[in-house]
Amino acid sequence: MADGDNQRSLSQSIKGRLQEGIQNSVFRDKGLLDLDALIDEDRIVGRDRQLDDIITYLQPALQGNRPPNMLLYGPSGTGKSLIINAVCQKLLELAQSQGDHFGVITLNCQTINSHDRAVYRLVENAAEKANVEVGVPQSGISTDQKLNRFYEILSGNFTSAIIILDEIDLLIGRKRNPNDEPAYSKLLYQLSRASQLGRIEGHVSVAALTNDPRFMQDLDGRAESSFNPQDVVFSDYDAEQLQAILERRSDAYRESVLEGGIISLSSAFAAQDHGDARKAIDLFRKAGEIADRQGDDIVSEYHVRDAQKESERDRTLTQMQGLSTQKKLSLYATAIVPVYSRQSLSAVPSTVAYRVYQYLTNLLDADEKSRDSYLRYMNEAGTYNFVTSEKRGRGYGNGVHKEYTFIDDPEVVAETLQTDIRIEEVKNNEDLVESVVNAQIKDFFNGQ
Ligand SMILES: Nc1ncnc2c1ncn2[C@@H]1O[C@H](COP(=O)(O)OP(=O)(O)OP(=O)(O)O)[C@@H](O)[C@H]1O
Repeated sequence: MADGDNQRSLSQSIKGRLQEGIQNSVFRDKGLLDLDALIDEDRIVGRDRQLDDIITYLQPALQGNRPPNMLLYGPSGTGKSLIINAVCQKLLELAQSQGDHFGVITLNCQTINSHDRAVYRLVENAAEKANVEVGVPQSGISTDQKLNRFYEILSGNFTSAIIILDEIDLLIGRKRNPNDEPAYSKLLYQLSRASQLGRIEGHVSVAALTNDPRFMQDLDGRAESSFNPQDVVFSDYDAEQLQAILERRSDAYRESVLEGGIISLSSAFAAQDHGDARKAIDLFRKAGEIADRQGDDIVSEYHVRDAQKESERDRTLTQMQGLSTQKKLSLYATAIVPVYSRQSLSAVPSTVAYRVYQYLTNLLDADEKSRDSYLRYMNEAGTYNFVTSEKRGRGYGNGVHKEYTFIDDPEVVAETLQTDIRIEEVKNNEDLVESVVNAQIKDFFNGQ
C-alpha cells in the first residue's frame, strides 16, 4: 500500500474507534460529572441556609450599595465555590438586565505562591472581565503599581464587584521569618481597606473561601478588623445528602445502564471520607469510565469498588512518592504481611514486619537499618495517616511490640510502593517472599 493510502486508512481507523467509543459509552452527558463545570441551579441539592445568607448579603449590590465581606468556611467539597458562584452568576444576569456593570473576579489561591503574583492575577482576571488591556507587565514594576491598576480597572468598568478568593489560606507567600505577615492577610487588608477608603469607585466586597475554621485567628489584627466578614458555614454532607446530589446528576448516564445500589455505594464511600461531594461525584464518574474501559454495558457495584481502589491508589501514590527508599521499604514490608498472610490478619506485629523488612533488604541488596529506625519510619507513616499503631504487651511472650493497621487497603499500598524501581524486583520473587512472610507469622504466633 502506498504511504498516502496507509495514512488515510490509519486516520479512518482512529476516527472509527473514536466514534465507536462514543456510541458504546455508558455516558450520555459526562460533562454533568465534570467537577469544575458550573451546574444548573436545579441540580443544586440542599444548602438552602447558605444560599439564603449569601443572597441576603449580596442583594445590596443590585440596589447601589456595598455588600459586606464574607468568609465561607467548611471542609473541601461541601459546596462553597458552587454556592457563591451560582449566586454571583444570577446577580450578574440581573445586574445586566437593569443596565449595571457587575463584576465577578475570581482567584484560586491554591497555586499562587506570592502576594505579587496574586495581585497580578487579579489584574489579569479583572482586565479579561472588563474586556480591557492588562496594562501592566508581570515583572519589573512594584506590587503597589499592579494593585493601582487593579483598582483603576474596577473603578472604570464596574458599578459593583465581588472578589472571590478561593482557598485563601493557601496563599502564604514567601515569608522571610515565621513572624512575617502571610500573603493572604496582606491581600485581604489591602482589598478591604481600598474599598472602605474609596480607592475603588464602585461597591466592592471580598468573599474568602477556606477549609480552615481558625482562619480568622491567623489574620493580622488590622486585616481582621478591616475585612470583618459575615460568616457562612458549610458542614459535611451525610450519605443521604450525597446520594441526593448524585441522583440529580444520574442523567449523565444513558438510561438503564446504572445497576441498583451504585449511587448509594458511591455516597457511602464518600461519606466515610468526611462527606465530600467532589469525592462522591468523582467515584460516580470513575465507575462509568472503568465500565467503558472494560467494554461493559452496565455500571455495577464492582466498578464503583474498583473506582474507590483507584482513587485510594492515586491519593496514596501522591503521598508516598515523596518518601525515601528506606521508608518505602519499611512500609512495603509491613503492607505485604497481611497481603501474603494465609491466616486472616488485620493488624501487623512490628516483629514480623521488621523480619520481613530484613529479608527484603537482603533480597534487594539494600542497606539494612536497625529495628529502631524501622519503628521510627513507621511512626512517620502514622503521621501521614497510612497506618495506625497500637502497643501490645505481655500475652505474646515477646515483650512489648507494636501492631500496625493500614488505613487504606494494604494491597493498594503494596502495589503502589512496588512502582518504585528499587522495590519492583520483589515481583520476580513473589513465591519466596510469600513463604518468608508466612514462616515469620507462624514463628511469631507459635512463640506466644
Ligand atoms: N449541594 C450540592 N449540590 C450539587 N452539587 C454539589 C453540591 N455541593 C457540592 N457539589 C459539587 O461538588 C463539587 C465540589 O464542590 P465545591 O467546589 O463547591 O466545594 P468546595 O467546598 O468549594 O471545596 P474546596 O474547599 O475543596 O474548594 C463540585 O463539582 C460541586 O458542583
